Amino acid sequence: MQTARVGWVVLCNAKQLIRRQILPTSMYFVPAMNVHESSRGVNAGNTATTGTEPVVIRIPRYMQNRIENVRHMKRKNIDKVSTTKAGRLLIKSRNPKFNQHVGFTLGKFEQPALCSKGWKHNKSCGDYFTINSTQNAPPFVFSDDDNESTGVKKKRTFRDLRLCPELVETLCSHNIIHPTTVQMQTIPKLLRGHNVLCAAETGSGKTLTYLLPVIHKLKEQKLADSETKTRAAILVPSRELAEQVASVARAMSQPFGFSVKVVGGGRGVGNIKLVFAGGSPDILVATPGALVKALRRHLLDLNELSFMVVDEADTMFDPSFAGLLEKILTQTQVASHISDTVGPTQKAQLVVVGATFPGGVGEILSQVTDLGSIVTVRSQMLHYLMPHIKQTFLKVKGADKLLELQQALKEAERGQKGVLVFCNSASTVNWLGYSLEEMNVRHLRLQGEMPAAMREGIFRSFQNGTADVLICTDVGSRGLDTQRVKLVINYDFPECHTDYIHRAGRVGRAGGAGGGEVLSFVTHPWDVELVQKIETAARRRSCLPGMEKEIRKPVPKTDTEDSVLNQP
Ligand SMILES: Nc1ncnc2c1ncn2[C@@H]1O[C@H](COP(=O)(O)OP(=O)(O)OP(=O)(O)O)[C@@H](O)[C@H]1O
Repeated sequence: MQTARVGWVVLCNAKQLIRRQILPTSMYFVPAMNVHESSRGVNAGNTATTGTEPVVIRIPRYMQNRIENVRHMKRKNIDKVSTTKAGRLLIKSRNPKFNQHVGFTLGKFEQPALCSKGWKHNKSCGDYFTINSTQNAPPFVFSDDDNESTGVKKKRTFRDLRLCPELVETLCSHNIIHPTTVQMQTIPKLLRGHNVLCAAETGSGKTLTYLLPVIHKLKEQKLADSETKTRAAILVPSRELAEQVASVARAMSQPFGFSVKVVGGGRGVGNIKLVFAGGSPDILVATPGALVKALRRHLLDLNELSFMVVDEADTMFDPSFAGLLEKILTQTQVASHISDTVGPTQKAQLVVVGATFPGGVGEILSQVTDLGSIVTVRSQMLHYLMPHIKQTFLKVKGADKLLELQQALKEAERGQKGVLVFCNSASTVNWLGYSLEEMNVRHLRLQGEMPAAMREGIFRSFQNGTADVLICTDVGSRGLDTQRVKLVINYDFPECHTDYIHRAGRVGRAGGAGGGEVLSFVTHPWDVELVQKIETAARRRSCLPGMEKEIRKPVPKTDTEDSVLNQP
């Protein structure tokens, strides 16, 4: 410790002397020695100033090299070199001067030097950088360290959450023993009867977070009242996700024999009627369009619900779905207090779940319940880049993307990984599909413009391993559980942060075998702007900018005629 401090003093002195041009370089470059020798050198130097002998300051070799590096790089400011420390790299770039060490912390007001700074220029094509994974396990898995920090001795289990024993056993049979952090925080609140807005990282187990309390409470209600009616409605944005949530609900509610049904759009009203023909299911998983059709035909009464769940909130509150969602929620009797969720005049508990939140959530929710009644659960790493996922950004010409993709797929094939390739439009998915066909790459395609009958079962086939490559639009980025995917390729760079977070979240999910990789092709100037924001967030270790973490209260209507008229 002592010697290190002395070494630092020596370096500072040397820097000052160099700056003031008092010390010629030949005098401070002394042959190799260790730090102890250097401290002796300082003393020698101090005593020497009294005589006529030249001042000699001895400096260890690693410090000499560092100063020499600085001179070579022709940096104006010697203090900027701190990122060149040895050790593991957080950011590795083609040009080593942009590498950033894991232990390096950027000052609050310091601007990071970005590798992607010049990427709007054509000459930057071929440049790349990687944000390395810095941990093996996802941050949302409840670790022993977390237990220590909260003073709890042993790792928690689902039994500790006071879920009924049948549910705990079913979870155990699926090898799900310990709750994730979001499950730990949210399940008790839902069991108590709160309306909850839950915002947590992609892949952190949000589906079980709401399904377990729903099933637990339905079991209790069915014991008290055996009438057959739909008690829980779960809204999701796509048919694939509806099927996925329904299959988890069926598996979890198997000991209680609950019926779980799906209504999805695109199959005609006849199909929706058929779902309700055999009686109301206990749990209904629906897409908003199909549910509105069912409501118009009085196939379902939302007033009877005990639970209304809105999953993938950022898509559901997006303008494309918001109108439908508003219609559904205004027909639901949502509880405004815990006491409303029990008794003969029971109202529905509202659960809103998502990995990202759009601004409009508050506006819609304020129409159906008191915003103050909603408890918000927000995970610590929300909107951060996931530290267990390796993320590479490659600046590439549009014309070269196909070749780069082919190369990446070849490498993935060797590792027998599932690969998701994201495009921004249905036409690119089709075009890319034909191109890969010509290259004899076995793949599946999924995009929103496909007829429902054609779309049916594609994701299931991918999950079953029919092909290792799935080319898709953002239909595939929301909520789909892709345990077998180890590589996500952004063939087209996503148009916003939210899409980037959801796409990257298809790898490194809870219950999976560790991390995964994301490879993004960066082509357009607008892609570069988003990459620069991502790179800055990675270098600062901060969350991505401009994403909602709270429900924004609706802006009160001010200066209305009423308020003017009501003035004394
Ligand atoms: N406590 C747990 N322990 C182990 N695995 C779990 C646990 N909870 C959930 N999982 C598994 O984690 C995976 C991801 O869960 P889920 O799809 O619910 O994540 P999510 O948070 O809804 O993701 P997204 O944001 O993409 O919708 C699933 O395969 C699920 O079975």
